[in-house]
Amino acid sequence: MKQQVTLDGVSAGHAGRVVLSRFSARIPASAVTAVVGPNGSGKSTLLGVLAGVVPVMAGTVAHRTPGRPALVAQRSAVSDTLPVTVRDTVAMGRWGRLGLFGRMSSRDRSVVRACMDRLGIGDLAERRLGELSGGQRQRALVAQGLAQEADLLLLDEPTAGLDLEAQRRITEVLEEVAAEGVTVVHVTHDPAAAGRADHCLLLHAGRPAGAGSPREVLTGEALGRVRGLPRQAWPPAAEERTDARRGRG
Ligand SMILES: Nc1ncnc2c1ncn2[C@@H]1O[C@H](COP(=O)(O)OP(=O)(O)OP(=O)(O)O)[C@@H](O)[C@H]1O
Repeated sequence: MKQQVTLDGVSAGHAGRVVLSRFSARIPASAVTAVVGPNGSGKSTLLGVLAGVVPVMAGTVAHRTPGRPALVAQRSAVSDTLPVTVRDTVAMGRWGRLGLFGRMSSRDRSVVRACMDRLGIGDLAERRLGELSGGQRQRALVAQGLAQEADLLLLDEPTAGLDLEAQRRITEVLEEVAAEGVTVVHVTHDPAAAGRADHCLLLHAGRPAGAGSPREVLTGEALGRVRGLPRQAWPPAAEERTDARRGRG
């Protein structure tokens, strides 16, 4: 399997404090990778390193393709009080391609429309972001990430706090775009979402504690070593979903 990103001996953190220490990992191309681990284990920091927004203090991060990754952060960089609509928010995903004085082309507009439709928020296009529910806003942010048409799509807990229908839609969209060739990496605390991924990366205290298929990684033994993850809840859910997915394919 091709690797989209290869991290070798990476140390990285915030304000001079090391969070990831001598961290090596592979992110498979055109696949969904779930990053799991307890609070504070460095999952968001890893996404920041992959996105290029958290500086690397040592080691190397090699990307297979050039171009800026798309990062869907936990909270919007767009203030809820700004009078921007859902369409504006998703259109911001095109800004990196337009340049400073670029105007939206008809293709840009159709990408924005398609991304809203994909997340089921086409009918909310003219609504202000601040008027939406948390789940609707989250869909808009995922749509903004998709609108960037990046080779690497990074999402920090994209389904946290959403109802089951919204979780299902986002999870399916991530699987679809991976099938279309995009490399997807998402941080999750949801056993079902982790179990559906193609690849799983388990973090513990800024180090990789497991990497491979969810079935290989989310074992009772591995989770027992990683405090903060409930040993009972994870492995059966992961195995069931993995089986279900294999059955589908
Ligand atoms: N912007 C920041 N400035 C300083 N320290 C930070 C910053 N972001 C994260 N940290 C610290 O880095 C460590 C790892 O945080 P990180 O957010 O990467 O963990 P996480 O695994 O994503 O946690 P969670 O599951 O709670 O989201 C924590 O100790 C945190 O306090």
